Amino acid sequence: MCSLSPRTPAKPCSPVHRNPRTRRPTGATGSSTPFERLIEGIVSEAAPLLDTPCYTSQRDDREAQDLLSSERRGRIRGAGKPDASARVRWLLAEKVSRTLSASPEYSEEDRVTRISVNAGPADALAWLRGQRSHPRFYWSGREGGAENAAAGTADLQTGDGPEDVEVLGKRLRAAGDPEVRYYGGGRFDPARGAEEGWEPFGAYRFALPRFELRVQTSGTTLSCNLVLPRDRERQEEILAQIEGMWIPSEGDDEPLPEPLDREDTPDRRGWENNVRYALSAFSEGRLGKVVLARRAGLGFAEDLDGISLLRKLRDATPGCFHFYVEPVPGTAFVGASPERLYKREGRFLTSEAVAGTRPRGASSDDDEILRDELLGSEKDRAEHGFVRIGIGEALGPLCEDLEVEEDVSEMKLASRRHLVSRVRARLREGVMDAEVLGALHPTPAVGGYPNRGALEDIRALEPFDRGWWAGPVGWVGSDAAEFAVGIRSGLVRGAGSRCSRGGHRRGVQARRGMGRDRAEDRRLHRGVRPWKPRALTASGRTW
Ligand SMILES: C=C(O[C@H]1C=CC=C(C(=O)O)[C@@H]1O)C(=O)O
Repeated sequence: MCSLSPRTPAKPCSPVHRNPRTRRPTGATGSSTPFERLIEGIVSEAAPLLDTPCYTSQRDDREAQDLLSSERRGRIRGAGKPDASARVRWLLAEKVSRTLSASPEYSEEDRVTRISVNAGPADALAWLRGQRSHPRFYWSGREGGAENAAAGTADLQTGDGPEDVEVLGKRLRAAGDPEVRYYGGGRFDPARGAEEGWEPFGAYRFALPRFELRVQTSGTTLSCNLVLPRDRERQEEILAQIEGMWIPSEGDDEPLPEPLDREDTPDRRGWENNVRYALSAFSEGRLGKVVLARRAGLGFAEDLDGISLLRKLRDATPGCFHFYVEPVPGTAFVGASPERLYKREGRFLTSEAVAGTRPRGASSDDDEILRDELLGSEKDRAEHGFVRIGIGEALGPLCEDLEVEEDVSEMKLASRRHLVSRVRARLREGVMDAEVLGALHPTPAVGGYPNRGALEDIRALEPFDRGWWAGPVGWVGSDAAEFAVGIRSGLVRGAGSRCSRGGHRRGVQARRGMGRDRAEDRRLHRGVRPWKPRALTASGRTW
């Protein structure tokens, strides 16, 4: 495969394989100028030597499109008539083929190169649905910034803990392109064995996607990440993927199946036993806070499509991080989290303590009452206080100056509200994302305080694997990174005919030495406490 441009002397491309069905070039229609005759000559001369179509410069994408071998055209949706994104594909293919052809055959170190083209109007989730290579990943920030849809693997970094993210730092710095990102995350508890369903996610897993669609108000770009010279040998495969790529300008809002039934783990009795155990840990002074979780399962009559679920979740939860991680077909971790674990821009870090919850009110008066109730709640402020302390202790050693807001404010979401305190810091020279992840996660917002004791109790009390629920999920670049806490989320295993859903978490906290919230205990014991599904775990019935 090679790329030709009017300025490049024609050189026969080395045939990759004899392809009898390559269409012969259609002569340039009525080319009259010497320049066009030159181009026509190049295209017609080179094409018969080629087993696969040649990519020409953008001046000639019409001829290039005609060179598209028939069997490939069939793979482009709307076969037989190049869709509106044909030019985008050809421009990307032309750049990629030129880069691959120009890459040296050998190099001491593999180097990441990102190639991007403007993609015109595109629907990120519909594009993602059309991708056949995995993992498939989606990420959008909380402030309604760019939507990032990513598919395929240019490079994969897995590991048993956040320290394995370290390798990415070196690779990203060598790439020298701030737009290059590895997407991924990790388990809530890497030390706990993964239960079926969570195995494909691994403990920590970050992928440099082969293809990325980044949709933002300033425009949409379609990118292809290459690892050179390693990807030279994948030229045919990569270009075929580009040629078969569909870039839809709008998405469909498919209805979701209604859940048929629900199964909770632990059941109510098991939950209340766990709460009693936690309350005794508070009384003994062993713990200040522990966030206990419960998994609920939903049965559906048909597969639950994770991308359709994400689209609805995203539209219903403004002000949240939205993510989708599908390492293998049919198994996806989907969520809408309000909580930032951290964002890094250069050495500047922002994080936040989020804890304490109340619903939104049905009327503006009710809403005001609930807001005041939350802001005035001693219990919620104490619970929130442990998160502030935990984050401060975790970041202190890594930062030159660390500022944790003294006061709390309201984080108002579509269906609930939380107490939040913002954290700002400047990382010490040389502190990498791996250290920040290792220090911050899990915060007491999803684990407890002290951290180690809370984790031990969670391992002992919870009869299920949290997997990536409440783990870090996000992306790492050379100059920046951002991770959400993977709550308000679920594991969708659409492969089976039934899915289960779940994920209750009830932060149970009594202020050590400050007495317990008697009403809270009574409500718990009377079992009247509303079960607020805060996360969604959907998986095959096999659980
Ligand atoms: C762990 C969860 O919420 C966290 C985030 C906001 C408020 C929280 C709370 O009220 O305890 C938790 O810290 C969850 O909803 O599953």
